[in-house]
Amino acid sequence: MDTPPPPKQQKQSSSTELDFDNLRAIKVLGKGAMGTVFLVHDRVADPCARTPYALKVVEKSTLHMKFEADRRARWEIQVLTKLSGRNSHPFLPHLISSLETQDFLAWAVPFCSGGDLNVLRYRQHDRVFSPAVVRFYLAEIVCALEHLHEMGIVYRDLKPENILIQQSGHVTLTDFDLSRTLRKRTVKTILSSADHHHFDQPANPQSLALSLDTQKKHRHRHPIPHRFDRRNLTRWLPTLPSNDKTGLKKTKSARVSPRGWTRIPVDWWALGILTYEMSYGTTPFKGKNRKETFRNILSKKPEFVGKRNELTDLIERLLEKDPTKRLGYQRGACEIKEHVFFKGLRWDLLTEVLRPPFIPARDDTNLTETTEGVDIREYFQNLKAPPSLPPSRLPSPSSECHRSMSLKEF
Ligand SMILES: Nc1ncnc2c1ncn2[C@@H]1O[C@H](COP(=O)(O)OP(=O)(O)OP(=O)(O)O)[C@@H](O)[C@H]1O
Repeated sequence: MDTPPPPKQQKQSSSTELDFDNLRAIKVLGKGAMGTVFLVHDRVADPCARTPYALKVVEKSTLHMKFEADRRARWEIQVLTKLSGRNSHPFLPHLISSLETQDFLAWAVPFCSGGDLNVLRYRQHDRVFSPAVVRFYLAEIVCALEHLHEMGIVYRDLKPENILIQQSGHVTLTDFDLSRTLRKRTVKTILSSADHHHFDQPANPQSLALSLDTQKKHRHRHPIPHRFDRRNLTRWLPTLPSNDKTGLKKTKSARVSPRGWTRIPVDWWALGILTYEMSYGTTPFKGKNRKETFRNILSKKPEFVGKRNELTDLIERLLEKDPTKRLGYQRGACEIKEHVFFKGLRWDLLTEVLRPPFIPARDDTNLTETTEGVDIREYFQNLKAPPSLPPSRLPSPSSECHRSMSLKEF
């Protein structure tokens, strides 16, 4: 199994030490199933909040599925640690610091002031991005996924809500609690552009649909159908043990991939769904209910409005049902980078693009001490007492983003 044992240390050794008592939360940035993310600064080290950061806080005592959430939180810290230092990447977060108190697990990552790609898409005319904008974001996401895969991590949670926009306008992927590691030999195999047959299997197979080798491995434990077809899928789903459902709970059914939930091609499938959503404003396989959605995932081809072009071809090749035929299966990200949709793109200059499609407006006024802050401990106490909850301060999708189309640089 690839999920590591939880780190034992109370504090991550890092140049930025977090001290819960010194932290001032400026506002709540978002709330997920696992924790709440605050925009914070250190009153002592950074009294003027010049370099605030995002602090994800998980309360230890009130977790449902306590063990599972705790394990996922520690795993996320571990992934972020892995993505720090010399393994950092411009389109991925790194761990600034983490801490554990009796009541909380918390970790700090760089603040992304531009909100997420979903919020940004909703601000667009017709709720879709132009192909040029899709191309820019996809290129950065492909680079981020490529780096994760090279680090031996399969992301498994690619969706617009998990793609944040940095102040510079470049992207950052967030939320690594569903990710998994691959065996070393698999990583080597990827790097040497050979096939992807030997992926690590998780102890709790979170696959919606397990590939044949996984099925063999677990057949004695779960009544997994030998042949994977539509009937088998629907019959098998309710038999998942409760602790195997974490991935499914978090992943909307319309995003689930046909096979190999723990393997790299699942990220390329998710990239196909994301590309479709960014380009058409809707999700390709959504049915009237879960069953129909799963049926669509397994058998329906994505439909396109308008003429076929390089973009629709890319989507079709990423949404190939058979992972072994899917773009990216043979040679990883290189295959996607070589697709005609990206023709002429200067991959080496992506980070140099000074004016990405949308650059968040600076909103410094919110960061001063005069702004009423959020007391983190009080915030969690209020959550336990629903009748006296203060008015919601849930994240304002980021401040105005002004459009400055200049993708000529790459
Ligand atoms: N670095 C960041 N900068 C700005 N906002 C952030 C940052 N990280 C997270 N957020 C905000 O907080 C929200 C929740 O974060 P995240 O998805 O990491 O939490 P989660 O508990 O793992 O959520 P999920 O339910 O998806 O598992 C995000 O959707 C985003 O709006």
